[in-house]
Amino acid sequence: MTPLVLATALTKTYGTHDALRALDVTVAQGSRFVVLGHNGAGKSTLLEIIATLRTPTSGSVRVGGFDTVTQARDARRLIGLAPQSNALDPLASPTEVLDFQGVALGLGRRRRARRTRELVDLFGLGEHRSARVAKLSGGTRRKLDLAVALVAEPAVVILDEPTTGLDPLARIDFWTELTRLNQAGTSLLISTQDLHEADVLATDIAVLREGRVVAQGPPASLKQRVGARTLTLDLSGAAAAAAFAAASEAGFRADPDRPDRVRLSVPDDPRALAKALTEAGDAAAEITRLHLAEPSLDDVFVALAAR
Ligand SMILES: Nc1ncnc2c1ncn2[C@@H]1O[C@H](COP(=O)(O)OP(=O)(O)OP(=O)(O)O)[C@@H](O)[C@H]1O
Repeated sequence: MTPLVLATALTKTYGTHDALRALDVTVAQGSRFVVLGHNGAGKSTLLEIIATLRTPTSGSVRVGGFDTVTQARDARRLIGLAPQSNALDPLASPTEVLDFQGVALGLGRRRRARRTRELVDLFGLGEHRSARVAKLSGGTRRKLDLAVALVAEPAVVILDEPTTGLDPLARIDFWTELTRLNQAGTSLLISTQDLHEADVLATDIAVLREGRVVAQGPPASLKQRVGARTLTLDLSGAAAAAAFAAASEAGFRADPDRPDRVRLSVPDDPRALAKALTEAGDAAAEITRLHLAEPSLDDVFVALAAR
């Protein structure tokens, strides 16, 4: 199957600053692809080039097989772009905003009316349909931004840090909407600085640093690359923890911040885990809590930063 997005040796230079450095990215059809990186990593530049809003300095991007420079109109037809919230007319209502977008896209009156109805239903905007944009909550506005991006029924929606500024409940609600939309067939390309957001949302992640992709894959496989899980034991007191650590063959070490706690980084190997648990079993009477944590995307970030 043609990849939805194929970026090859993509470079973007602003003056003397290399924002993207020979970057390769493949986004599969149907995915929720998250570009993760800190401020200035190049996320917006990458998304804007894919969206045909900027031209690469060298290298190329294809969307649905169309080159974003030489076949920009064809590529653009596959893409839905969410506007910045403050770009919407504050005095218009959601139905007017969606209808205006249909006009801007050259859709006929009947199709505009149908699409507006469908999108109001899809995002539960019914009770706000006649309210002014200025009066909507942040979360409802983001849903309206997303609805605007969907008016022309694009194959992929591109969202640059869409949940910045939302409160935690509105973010969770927005993630649910995005996942639902994706399950109904729309691919998503999203940028974020937030590891948790990437973990919750993504089917695939590209970690960007200084204009390069430093890791790419499904969240589970990125975590697997880090390998180690952490086994933590709380013991009945500091003396018990010190004795346990001193006698440990598996390699448990005392936690410098908690004298009654020992920790072990367990490699992704069943024998190593069995050995650690056997030691814990021998001291079971002294253990008040046992906790095994899978690696998190935070661990992936730390591991990548150390390279
Ligand atoms: N128009 C421009 N002119 C000059 N430099 C730019 C321009 N746009 C971006 N840059 C620089 O390119 C680098 C990448 O910027 P970009 O906005 O793509 O990063 P980002 O990962 O989206 O960051 P943020 O999370 O802060 O939005 C940054 O160092 C930025 O200062």
